[in-house]
Amino acid sequence: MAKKKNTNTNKSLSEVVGFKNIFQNDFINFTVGIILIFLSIYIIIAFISFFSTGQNDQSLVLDLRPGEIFNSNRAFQNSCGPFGAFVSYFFISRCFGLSAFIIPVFMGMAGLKLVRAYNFNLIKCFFCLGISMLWLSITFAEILTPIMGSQVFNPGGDHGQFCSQWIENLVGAPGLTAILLLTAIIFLTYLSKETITVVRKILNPVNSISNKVKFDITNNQGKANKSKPIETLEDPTVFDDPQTQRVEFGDNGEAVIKQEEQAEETKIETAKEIKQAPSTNDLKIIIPEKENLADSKDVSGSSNINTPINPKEPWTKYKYPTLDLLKKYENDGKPYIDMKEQTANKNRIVEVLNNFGVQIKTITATVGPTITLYEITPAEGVKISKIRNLEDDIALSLAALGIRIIAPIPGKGTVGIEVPNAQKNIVSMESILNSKRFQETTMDLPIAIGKTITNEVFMADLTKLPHLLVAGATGQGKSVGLNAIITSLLYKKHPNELKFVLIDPKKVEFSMYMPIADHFMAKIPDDNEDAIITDVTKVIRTLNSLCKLMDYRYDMLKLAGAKNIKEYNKKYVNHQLRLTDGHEYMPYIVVIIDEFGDLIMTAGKEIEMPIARIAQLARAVGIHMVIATQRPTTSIITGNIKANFPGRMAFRVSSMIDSRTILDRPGANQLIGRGDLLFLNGNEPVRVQCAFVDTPEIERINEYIKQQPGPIEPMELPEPTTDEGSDSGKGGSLEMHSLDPLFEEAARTIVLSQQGSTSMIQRRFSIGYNRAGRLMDQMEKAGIVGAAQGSKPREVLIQDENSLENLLSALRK
Ligand SMILES: Nc1ncnc2c1ncn2[C@@H]1O[C@H](COP(=O)(O)OP(=O)(O)OP(=O)(O)O)[C@@H](O)[C@H]1O
Repeated sequence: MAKKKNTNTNKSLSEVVGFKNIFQNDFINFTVGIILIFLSIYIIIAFISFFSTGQNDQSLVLDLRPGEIFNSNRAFQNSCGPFGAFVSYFFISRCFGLSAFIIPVFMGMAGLKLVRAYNFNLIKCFFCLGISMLWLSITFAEILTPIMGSQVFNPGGDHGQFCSQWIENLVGAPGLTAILLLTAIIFLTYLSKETITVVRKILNPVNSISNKVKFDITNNQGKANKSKPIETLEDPTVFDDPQTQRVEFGDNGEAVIKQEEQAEETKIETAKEIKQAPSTNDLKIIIPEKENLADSKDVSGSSNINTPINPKEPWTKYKYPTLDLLKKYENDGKPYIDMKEQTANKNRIVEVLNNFGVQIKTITATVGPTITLYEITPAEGVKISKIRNLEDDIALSLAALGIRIIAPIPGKGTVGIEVPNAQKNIVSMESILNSKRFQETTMDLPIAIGKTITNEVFMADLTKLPHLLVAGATGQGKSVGLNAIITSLLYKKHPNELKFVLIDPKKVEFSMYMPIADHFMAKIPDDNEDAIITDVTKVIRTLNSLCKLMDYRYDMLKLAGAKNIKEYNKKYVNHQLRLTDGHEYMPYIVVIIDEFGDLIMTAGKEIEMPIARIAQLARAVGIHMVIATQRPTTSIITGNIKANFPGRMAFRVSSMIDSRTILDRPGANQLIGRGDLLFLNGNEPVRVQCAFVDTPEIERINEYIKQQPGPIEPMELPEPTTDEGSDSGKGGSLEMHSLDPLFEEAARTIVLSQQGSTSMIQRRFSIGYNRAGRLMDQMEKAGIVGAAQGSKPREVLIQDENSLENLLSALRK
């Protein structure tokens, strides 16, 4: 009971009366709304009718006799009868003149809101329309009175007439006009910031602010309701979204942080520094679209191919490395926006440009993980080369390393100034591999490199490049870059689809990949040493072997009638190739050479020639090269090499000459190091922050792969052709201890089946083509089979098992 009493006493008076809930009732809302709409139409008709009937009705309105209100003899001429005549007379004649039309308009709006046809902000409308009505009433009284002198009412009504006369008496006609204009401008500015631009344009039609600025400001206004205030800018602002940010500086110094292509905008309250910014140049900071994360552990995105031959056989249970093997960083991909820094940089840029007579229209800042790109639209008539020449002056004023000017930005009518951020972010490998772009890529050999200034994942297809040259002074991130390339391939490729040839003269860079040698590496035969090549002579042999493999693959492509490895493999998996012809699935081969400079210094032409040959021809047969050097001099990156390596990845180099050698232009000398790179594949280099992958992460990935089912030895490359003679070794002596351990069994198989087919040996013993080919050569030497006859099986020279056993025992002696 007591409780009940309590709730009763808590009710407000309006609630008790039922007032509060009255407008929550749909029926009442609708009814009142409809009434207001009809009433407003009725009043508008009455007002219009008043213009022609007001004079006649006036005497009746002013001197109404009893009974006349009922209008039985139709004395009132207003279309809306005596009520219309009275309302019109009151509002038009006695109050606001022509501007009284605003009253039924507002009633109509209120009605539309109540019936929920439109959602007006009635309070705002009330004030705006009210002020407009008062202002118009005075203005009409002042301006229209001489024109509409014949009317019975003053165009501004009694209110307008009284106010205009009162003000005019005080300040005179010019004063009244000035007051009216001033109040109009202030009011319109309150309504729309565009007014400022329009006023500026009127005051200075030649050098006014561009339409672009106007558009941006209007947009902000339009979306202002949705904006969410952030309290302070005293400290650097860190945004939770892992993406770059875009902030616009309005003319009033107001900064709006935007996320591109997202409805929501975040509005930052005015900061002192921003207020002091030159009002003629607005700075917008851009938040590009959020990189879509795929959020799945498995990156390969591939399931078993639904074709008659599964290229992943027999390792169909092989599992691709998962993302949890990679490290996540606390501020991974979240750009810091320090508004003080941004505004200060913007002001300095604008100041330097202004000092040198360069006028700009707009300035936009795109904040990336390590670099901010200030995009400038120069005013008409400004020479782009003038801005380009100010590079040093801008760098000086910003007192920062790594400033780069892109004038103009290709495809845009703007000039870009790249300025390093005070606080730099690490771009983790995890954030790249976890992106949809990477996971859903259809590239054949996707190499994830890092993130661009606009925070987009930057990837390239190694098969399209088709070879990559990496350069950078020591400690600038080359090795990390190579590891990022290898890691991204390991996350996408099955051991049957990809083999690496890793060449590491420093001996320490690639040693951590030893655990995956069986799964993912290729090496020359009869070599018990590591699959990772560290010795110069072995490098030469391996490169020659690759040349031989390339020739062999071309033969197989020709035989298969395929133009490239992709077509060939497609035919293979679709059973369009005869296995007896020696066809087998071709994995891509990626040759990665670290410290290429060292190799050229020691072996010169011996290295350069096979590299140039592979670079020229190997694309179609799936052999791709990535070579890295600390010293990008012309003696190392010769014209021959350069011409065949269109893909370039330049980390910071020490001089402009080095930059020209690697990129054919300056730029790499202005990078800031720690993975900051320029990637060139075509016309203009793209600035990218390289993904960071650390040694422990790579070790975890390698251990994971090692545990997976896969090949038990590295893929064998063909025995390289040496000066001493060909690998077939025809005519040489044949000793049992130098024969392949499978020799005897293979010989029996051949004799029993009477088929001298290499591919049969391959299939029967699950060995690679090279080993099977070597076995056949040995059998040829032993006189078991005849000479090779192109793609046809060899002739079997031993007819029965007994003869074979005799021959084998003779060999054993
Ligand atoms: N993408 C990156 N993000 C953050 N830091 C990086 C990045 N790349 C490199 N670094 C930092 O720079 C250091 C040197 O990198 P790295 O070993 O790759 O240089 P390098 O160019 O290979 O040098 P060297 O030629 O002497 O081997 C790394 O230990 C790391 O601290």
